Amino acid sequence: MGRHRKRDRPHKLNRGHRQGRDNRDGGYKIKPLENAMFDKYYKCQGIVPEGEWELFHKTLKSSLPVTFRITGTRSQAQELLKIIKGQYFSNLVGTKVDGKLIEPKCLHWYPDELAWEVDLSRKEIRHNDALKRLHEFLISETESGNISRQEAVSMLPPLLMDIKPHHKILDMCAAPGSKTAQLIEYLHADESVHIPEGFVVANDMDNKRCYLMVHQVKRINSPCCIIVNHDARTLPNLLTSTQGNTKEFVLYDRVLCDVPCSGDGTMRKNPDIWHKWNPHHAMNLHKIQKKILQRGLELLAPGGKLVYSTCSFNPVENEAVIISVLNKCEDAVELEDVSDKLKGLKFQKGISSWKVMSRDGHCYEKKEDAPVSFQKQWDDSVYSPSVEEATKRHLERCVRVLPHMQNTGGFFIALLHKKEEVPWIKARRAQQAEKTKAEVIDDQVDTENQDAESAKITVDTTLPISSESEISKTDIDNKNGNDQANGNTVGDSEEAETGNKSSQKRELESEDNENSRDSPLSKKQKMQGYKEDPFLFLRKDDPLWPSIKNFFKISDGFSEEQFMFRCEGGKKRTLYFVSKEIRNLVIQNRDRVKFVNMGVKALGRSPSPLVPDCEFRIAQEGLPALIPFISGRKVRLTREDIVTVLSQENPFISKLGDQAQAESSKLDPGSTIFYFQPTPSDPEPTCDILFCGWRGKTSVRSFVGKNERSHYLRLCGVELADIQKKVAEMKAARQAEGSNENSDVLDLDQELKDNIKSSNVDDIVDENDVELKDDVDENIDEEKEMAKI
Ligand SMILES: C[S@@+](CC[C@H](N)C(=O)[O-])C[C@H]1O[C@@H](n2cnc3c(N)ncnc32)[C@H](O)[C@@H]1O
Repeated sequence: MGRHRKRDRPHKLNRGHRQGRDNRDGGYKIKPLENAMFDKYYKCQGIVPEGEWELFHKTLKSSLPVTFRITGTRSQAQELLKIIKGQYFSNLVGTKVDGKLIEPKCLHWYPDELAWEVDLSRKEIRHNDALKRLHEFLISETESGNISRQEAVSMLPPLLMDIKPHHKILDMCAAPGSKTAQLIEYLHADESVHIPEGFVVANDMDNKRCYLMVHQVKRINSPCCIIVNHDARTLPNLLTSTQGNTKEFVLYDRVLCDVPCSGDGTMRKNPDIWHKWNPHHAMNLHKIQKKILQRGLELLAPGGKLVYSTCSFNPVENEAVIISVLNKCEDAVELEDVSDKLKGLKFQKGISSWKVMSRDGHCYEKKEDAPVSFQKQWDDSVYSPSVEEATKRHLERCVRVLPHMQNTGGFFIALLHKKEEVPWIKARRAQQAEKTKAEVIDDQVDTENQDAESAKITVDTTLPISSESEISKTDIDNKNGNDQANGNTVGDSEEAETGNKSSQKRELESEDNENSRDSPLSKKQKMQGYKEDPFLFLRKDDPLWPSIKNFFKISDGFSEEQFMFRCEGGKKRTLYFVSKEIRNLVIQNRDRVKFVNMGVKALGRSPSPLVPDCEFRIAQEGLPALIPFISGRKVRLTREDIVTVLSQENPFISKLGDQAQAESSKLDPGSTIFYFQPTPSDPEPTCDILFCGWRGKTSVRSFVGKNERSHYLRLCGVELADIQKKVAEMKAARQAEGSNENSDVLDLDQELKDNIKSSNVDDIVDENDVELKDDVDENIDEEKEMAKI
């Protein structure tokens, strides 16, 4: 049978359609957005205020507006905001599509005017040039990591967490990672702290979704984040070693439990939920949600804060979970009032009384009212608490955002403060202390003649151990032994377990004679599902390092041991950079934790005959982290130089300003760092710009991706799309005239400079110059390159 032609295919719904799909009969049928059970359930809960049901219901059936946050460093974010307002939003003032006013709105509850909403649909984008331009801008800036397109309500949890650069943060159910990205951004928000000592551990149980998160997190280029793959209910305690080489379990300052839920608050973007929703889902989710929250509280440090959130309206998934776990915590944990942290946000306070509903639509207020079969099936904690309990635990401090309040999705948030250790951990700790006391007495007898060194390693028995993921003292002692063997391998393999090494690893050893001892892993320690090549850390005496260190003049204070690499064909092709704390975590936990990803690409091997001394070039992703340690290979550019370098492929060094020419001429060919800092005589943009590139014999070039290049040019007041359009026009005109291309390039270049001086955006360069190769093999015969120009 031939393939369906496009017009024969069933009608495909796009996001803008407000109807569900049903293909049970072979073709798609449009199903109305209705669910009588949903209506019945929520009408009787008292969640939607009197007289607002119709509006609530109507809003749930409409599509969501586009919302986004401006990210990046504070100064760059402010500069981008200026551009968005000045060049994109101002063009939209008074724009109407199909009679609807398209007006960007600032989300007032988000700080510094950095979050916005635009009511855009595909149709509207297609029919309006200003909207199309805005849409393209949003895509480009999202790709380069300077804008995060994120649902408005999804921005709330990290906002409540008051993140500081030293915080250890755990995101328990993190994929696809929009909140993780926000948490990492906040960790790096203080520009005066170069590499935060805090970190983010982002976990998700779904391995495939972990990889979605890798993409999200990569855009932020943080060396302070690891992605792990576990069931949050039994998330392992992570070990860390202190300066005295004592092993401790990590307790987090901040925990985010954005738990799996029925998602009925997301019906606006997931219309299928209209047809799938039934009250029974919440009953099963309730059990999982309680366990995740409980584990989150175990892993939270006393004094720390935890946000519990769902995109569901359902009290069974929200207040019922909170009060049940709070009751279990006795007075160790309390709900915090967040109203002063969300000024400008409209929301409903948490409720203290609700009904539960069976699949057939019967409602029950108390356990005793429900049939015995349900009593057995449902946790007792799904029912409303007593008035006294609800008052004592301040359930009204929970926050529920309804879609019609400010044109968003639905959401629930609770901020919990852990005042002291939770009672069941206290009890376990007391038990363990007793046990350890007895063991110590036994050990003293057994180990009198042992090396005093081993006595240095202690176990802090004051720390919580989950019943499900309990680690014994013996495990930790074995771990200490493994570390001393110092395989420094992340991940695992059958070979590592049996002591046989893969051929790749053997090659690796023969190449640099290092990382030769993989950690011996027991069957128990083997991490199922870990398919990646292991990451390895560079060693202190790695023969690669002196050439890199000397070439870039990297300070002695920098530790090469913070670089990771993978066994790519037995060669170290790419070095990834991680913070000291992440390295520590990876090394201490490599046998017990499924690590999915960590580190930013910092150096790539790319040998060139022009650069005999160093085979590596610096990568854009890792540059912000490494720059304070580097004193060589830097060229300071003016704004005008930036435009020249980013809009032309290989401009001659002679095209740069005097200072850049002088600094470039002092350098031999090779990987180079270009930077801009505003000065009184060159004040715009008002933020620093930093990118990597290449200094050739007589020319320079940038090595940044297309979207990032657009971003930096934009900060300099130049739109790449405008340049490209102009170039296309010029080229067409030149072809029509049959003129000499080479001589034109020089004239065009002068024109470009003149245009920049007069702040005219209509800059012109040759199209060949505009095309950048992102990942050029630097075996460039430069003379050939120059001949092209
Ligand atoms: C609401 S989504 C999280 C959204 C995410 N926080 C964000 O902002 O992009 C819930 C996530 O929990 C994950 N999940 C479900 N059960 C889990 C469990 N037991 N442990 C850890 N993650 C789980 C799902 O794979 C899903 O990615």
